[in-house]
Amino acid sequence: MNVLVLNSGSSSLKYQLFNMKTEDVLAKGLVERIGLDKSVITHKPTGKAKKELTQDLNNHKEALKIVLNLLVDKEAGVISSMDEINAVGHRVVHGAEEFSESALVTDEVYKAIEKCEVLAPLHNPANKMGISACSEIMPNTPQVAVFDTAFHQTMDATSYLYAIPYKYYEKYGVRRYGFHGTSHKYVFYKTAEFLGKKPEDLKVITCHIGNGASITAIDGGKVVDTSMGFTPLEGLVMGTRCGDLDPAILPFLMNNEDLTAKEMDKVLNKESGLVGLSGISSDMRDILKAAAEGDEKANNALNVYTYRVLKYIGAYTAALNGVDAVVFTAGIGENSVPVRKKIVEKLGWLGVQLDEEANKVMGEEKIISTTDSKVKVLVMPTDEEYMIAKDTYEIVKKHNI
Ligand SMILES: Nc1ncnc2c1ncn2[C@@H]1O[C@H](COP(=O)(O)OP(=O)(O)O)[C@@H](O)[C@H]1O
Ligand SMILES: CC(=O)OP(=O)(O)O
Ligand SMILES: [Mg+2]
Repeated sequence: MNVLVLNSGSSSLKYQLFNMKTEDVLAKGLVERIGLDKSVITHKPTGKAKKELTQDLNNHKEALKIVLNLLVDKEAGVISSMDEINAVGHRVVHGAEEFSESALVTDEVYKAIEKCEVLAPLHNPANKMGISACSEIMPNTPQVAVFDTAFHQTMDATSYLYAIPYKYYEKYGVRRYGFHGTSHKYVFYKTAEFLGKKPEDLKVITCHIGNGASITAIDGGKVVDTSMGFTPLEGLVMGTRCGDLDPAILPFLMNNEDLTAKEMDKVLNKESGLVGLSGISSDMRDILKAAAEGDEKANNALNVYTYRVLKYIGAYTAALNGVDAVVFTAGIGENSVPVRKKIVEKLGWLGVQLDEEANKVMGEEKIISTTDSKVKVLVMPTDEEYMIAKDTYEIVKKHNI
């Protein structure tokens, strides 16, 4: 059975086509800058040459049409017709309290995803558009929604309640939900497998640091706490997002700068984080380069970024009452040697020592702490698309479709 996985971001569409019998990847790719001029499409069919295209794409539906055409293309294609796609799995960022596991997309499920749109305005509309585009293009192909929030539904009220009037939780569902759950879950179980330990005996802190970033404390497969909150804005410093701040800053700035709620939201989501602090870029590679060249603002951005991760590791070690492993994943976590070094060097109090040689790894699973470290530190590449494909396959089989 072939499963197409779609990971629709606010301006991008990542995809992979899996043969789930063999778990082989037939093709994968990425469409960037959707809605801006000159979208870039990078298509990588397994065993064939990579194909790059530049084209104006207004929305995810247009992006998806290009992707589907590439999959059946005479040269760059890997299947001969759309009938060879047996199911589609979608990353859906916000599932609120409605979904603690993945779900077959029905009219009801679609409506529930629509209801969550207000809680994740940067992500859910794109996810929804991906689903409706597939319904139009492949009306008879089953679709499954896999939620970023699902794994975090194992969290207790102690961690998910905010100390604001309880009526807002009851009325609007204002609480911590947490995101990147598919990645945190995958990395936790992979770490247990890699260390040869039973998952139920493991306490792990997973650091998913990419363009969006979150950190999760997991005890035996149950989420104890996670840094993202009601929306994917809370917690760590990100490429363009501020993460934690004093909530009183919002009314202060709105009054003094004459900003509407929407404008304020844009500042915090799109103009803050690394790009806001440095004035240079949201990309960690640019920040590292500028900091190495002596740019003070870039250096500050780097310090604020790594310090925030360190603080959360400290807090989550307490929340877990001890930790067995700290794991780095996603774009920066998997690839940035200097960022990991800056964080792990400050974990001596945890009985951790960095193995500088091992830390040179990029994009591979590896222990980067010395053998005598009390707590293990690892790099573990994430694979959200594989997790989505697996859930999709199992749900479609369960429903006998
Ligand atoms: N070698 C590297 N060194 C530092 N940062 C890197 C490196 N490679 C990728 N990144 C960072 O990873 C980020 C993308 O991570 P990714 O997990 O793909 O993010 P997202 O899924 O949120 O778009 C980029 O913004 C870039 O800053
Ligand atoms: C939830 C979230 O922030 O996702 P991403 O990192 O893909 O932006
Ligand atoms: Mg991501």
